[in-house]
Amino acid sequence: MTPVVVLTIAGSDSGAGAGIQADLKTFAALGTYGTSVVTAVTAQNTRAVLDVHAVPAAMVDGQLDAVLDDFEVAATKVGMLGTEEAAEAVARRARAGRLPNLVLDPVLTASTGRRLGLVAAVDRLLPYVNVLTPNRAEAAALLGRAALGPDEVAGAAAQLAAAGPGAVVVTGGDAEGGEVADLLWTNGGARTFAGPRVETTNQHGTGCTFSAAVAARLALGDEVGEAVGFAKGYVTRALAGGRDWTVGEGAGPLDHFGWFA
Ligand SMILES: Nc1ncnc2c1ncn2[C@@H]1O[C@H](COP(=O)(O)OP(=O)(O)O)[C@@H](O)[C@H]1O
Ligand SMILES: Cc1ncc(COP(=O)(O)O)c(N)n1
Repeated sequence: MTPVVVLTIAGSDSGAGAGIQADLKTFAALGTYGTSVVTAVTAQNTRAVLDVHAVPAAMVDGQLDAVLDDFEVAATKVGMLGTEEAAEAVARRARAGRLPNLVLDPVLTASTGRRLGLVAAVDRLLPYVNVLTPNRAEAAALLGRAALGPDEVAGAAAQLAAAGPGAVVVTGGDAEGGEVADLLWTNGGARTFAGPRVETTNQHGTGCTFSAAVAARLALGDEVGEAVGFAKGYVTRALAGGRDWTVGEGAGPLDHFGWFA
């Protein structure tokens, strides 16, 4: 059977824990065919982002043409957008209806600290997004706020949804406690997807993996709530599988293929 085609538009992580590499692993693990448009190249490992090179907008444009002219893309995940011009190249295709099931993970800062993306670039795409997947810090930044308290998350999600996305998932990886809960806001209201916290330092690329899994499941025909529930379970399993790995000396990658879970 021919697999459905999914697209990631994101940055390359040379350490392969996050970005394009995490997305392609997730797409493959979930039985979809992944294509990719690279918006930036990062020199990165499990310890740090050492350097960032934004791919020129004309080349982002060229990659989008190459993929969209040849493949029937069923869903797209957008991660790191290094420049506003790259965001505009993506927005142009979205406006033309070429990017159905658009999932946007607003990557702003790497968990190891370096700034990777811009609020202004994310803002350009918001009107075309079907599912927005910020963590709490990203949701706050998109709203121009310093931070969000636990009881401000639903209101923030609703406010972000008003800027365009039909659905907003505020992920809770940075919250305290034995459970990690993600809040999904749609016009049907709020739903919480909670799971056990996996105690590990190997959590590089959880947000990328989550949003890529949502896109893959939408491509396979899931409704948004089903896709989010699946993605949540997939990330928990992938974290559990890689819990004790020593791949690199810092925050290591997830077990995307379930080899060790
Ligand atoms: N330690 C953990 N245990 C279980 N699930 C986690 C853990 N950390 C993050 N997750 C899950 O990973 C996904 C991505 O969340 P998060 O880490 O907040 O994203 P980001 O990488 O953008 O900060 C969410 O589904 C969240 O619930
Ligand atoms: C190219 C790229 N894209 C996204 C992330 C965010 O991932 P994380 O939050 O795990 O640092 C990253 N570090 N690098």
